[in-house]
Amino acid sequence: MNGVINVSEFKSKPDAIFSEPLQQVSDFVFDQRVVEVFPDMINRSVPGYQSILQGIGQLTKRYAQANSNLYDLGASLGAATLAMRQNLQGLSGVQLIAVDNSPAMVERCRLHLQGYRSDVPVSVRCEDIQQSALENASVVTMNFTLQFVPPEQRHAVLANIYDNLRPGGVLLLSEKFTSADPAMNAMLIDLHHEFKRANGYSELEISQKRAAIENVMRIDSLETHRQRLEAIGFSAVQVWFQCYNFAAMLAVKAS
Ligand SMILES: Nc1ncnc2c1ncn2[C@@H]1O[C@H](C[S@+](CC[C@H]([NH3+])C(=O)[O-])CC(=O)[O-])[C@@H](O)[C@H]1O
Ligand SMILES: O=C(O)C(=O)Cc1ccccc1
Repeated sequence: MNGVINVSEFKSKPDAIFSEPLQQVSDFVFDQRVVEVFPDMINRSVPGYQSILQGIGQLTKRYAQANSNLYDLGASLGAATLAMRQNLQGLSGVQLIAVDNSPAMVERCRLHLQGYRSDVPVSVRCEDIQQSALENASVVTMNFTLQFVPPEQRHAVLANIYDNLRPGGVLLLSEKFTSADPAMNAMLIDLHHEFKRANGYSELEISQKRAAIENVMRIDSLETHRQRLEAIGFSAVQVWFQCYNFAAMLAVKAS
């Protein structure tokens, strides 16, 4: 397999954003301060992040079609874009489009992408994925992005993806999720917090981060994801990775 870009290769300051007590914790935003620490933050916060990037690369290789577009929606610094791009060598007429609505992320994403050589053209668009015009797509990746879209808008975002996928195309969707069983849900959250503590986050950092994301990151259950994807028309929905309350799914459009 191709060497996968390890996002920890990206330059990053250590994440200390929530390390000091805050009078009031404001809603989490993807601003310049977050950009500077983002690779460290996501590696220490999302269990299996590197494995998921590797899987996105593998699945891109399987589902990418010649003469099609591939999208990375909510690309942040372009880690998944790079994982996809590395697996497109030799496929003719493909184009990658990375989308993010944070100007600070987009600026740093462009810098990162310039740092790696490839024949596959990539463009980075600063826009809201709720407004993105997609066309002729074979692979669409949303690696921990849909969870930041207001719940009532999620169906429309996914239907727009489905409508612009070619037959046989795929959506790669990774999300933090809730479990329907309250005791199991609490346990998965607890295991995730243990993971964060093991990665050096303090109780204060964990609780302040939790407060910061609670209004902006409203998470669905895996059942909700599956039902919505099937209602939209996807013919197969499969979880291919799970660690605690984090999962990666693929949803295929029938060929
Ligand atoms: N409506 C929106 N439109 C466009 N972008 C958005 C929107 N809402 C949020 N974002 C963007 O989605 C990204 C989510 S991070 C993705 C990680 C990346 N995929 C990775 O593989 O490293 C996940 C996380 O931080 O947990 C941020 O860059 C937001 O600016
Ligand atoms: O940090 C957390 O608890 C998360 O759920 C993941 C995350 C990672 C980066 C930004 C926002 C949320």
